[in-house]
Amino acid sequence: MNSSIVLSPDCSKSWKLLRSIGQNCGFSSKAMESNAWIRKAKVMDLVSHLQTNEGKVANLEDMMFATLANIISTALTSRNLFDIHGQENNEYKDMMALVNEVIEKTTTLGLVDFLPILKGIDFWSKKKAIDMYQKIQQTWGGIIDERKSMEQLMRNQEMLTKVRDEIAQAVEGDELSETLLSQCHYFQACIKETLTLHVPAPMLVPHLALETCKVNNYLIPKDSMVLVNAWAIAQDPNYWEEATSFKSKRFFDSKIGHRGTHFEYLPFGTGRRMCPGSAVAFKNIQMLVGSLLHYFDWSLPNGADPTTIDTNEKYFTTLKKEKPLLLIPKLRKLNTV
Ligand code: HEM
Repeated sequence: MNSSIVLSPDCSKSWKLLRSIGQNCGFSSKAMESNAWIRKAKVMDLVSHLQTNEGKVANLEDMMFATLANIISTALTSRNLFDIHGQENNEYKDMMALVNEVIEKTTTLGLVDFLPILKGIDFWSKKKAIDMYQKIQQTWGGIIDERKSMEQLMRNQEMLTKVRDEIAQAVEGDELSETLLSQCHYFQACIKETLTLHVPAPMLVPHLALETCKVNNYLIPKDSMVLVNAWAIAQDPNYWEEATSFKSKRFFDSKIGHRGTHFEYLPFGTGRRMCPGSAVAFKNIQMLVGSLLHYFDWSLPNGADPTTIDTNEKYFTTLKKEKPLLLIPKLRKLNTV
């Protein structure tokens, strides 16, 4: 446990060390800048795969997951975790199944977490998965939001057109880049609104009370597990007007960002244990969704109406769509890849 950032229960020396290594190697502005080519290359791998498979049904859930995993594994080890062009191979399918299983087993809360007295009879094979988990845990948060952003935009064609026009205006015949996308304020507001309405980790990551303390007159005993319901906060009408409607406007001219300083907006948590990868994650979402919208037109299998997309979600630590988002790509005529 002590060799994993997320699973480290307290802010121990090894946690501090891992966080500062992460900060220097992946999360600082300098590191993010020097990894920009990786984000672009991996997204373009996906674009070229979709181009080759134009007109065929694409499972965006898997493809976005694989692309994000490749961005991170290339930054860490100079190697891809998935062969994006080999999705029919057993190796690809096995890796996808393994990764999903490990995430589920290591992050879902079990009976033992609520009744520590049962610790001795924990049948829950957490430990087996932990080594693998350490390698891949950093990818899980990101997959949810890219897909949700795509879904949200597919369901609202007016918004989709606005986003595309904004991107086209910023790009103006140039190559799509992170710098140009960061000037697209409407697009960014849509991403933030997606993160609000579909908080990817609705209860954040379980925290541990290191000391007995009082919060709003509630006594929190030392060693209690503390769960923060970020999902409920994001839907609270005391903080958000028309809280459950998709209103990207609320983020125009708003100072609310992903640094954890606005407690009504906590997709990346807050405080010492907040997500150190929030800025990287935001860039990943921007590049991935921006490219998919810029280079392709999308339709649903059998010509179905986009407003009929099944939006149900299921929860196991992260919020996932109940059914995968299946879309058919068609290369847009005005653009070259
Ligand atoms: C949309 C994408 C992402 C979301 C929504 C997200 C969200 C979160 C949340 C809610 C936490 C727990 C914060 C808390 O409990 O207060 C967390 C922790 C963490 N995240 Fe992310 N994350 C994302 C992407 C990433 C990426 C891309 C990386 C790394 C490249 C990353 C690395 C981490 C790490 C290492 C921690 C543990 C920090 C600690 O315990 O000290 N995350 N993330």
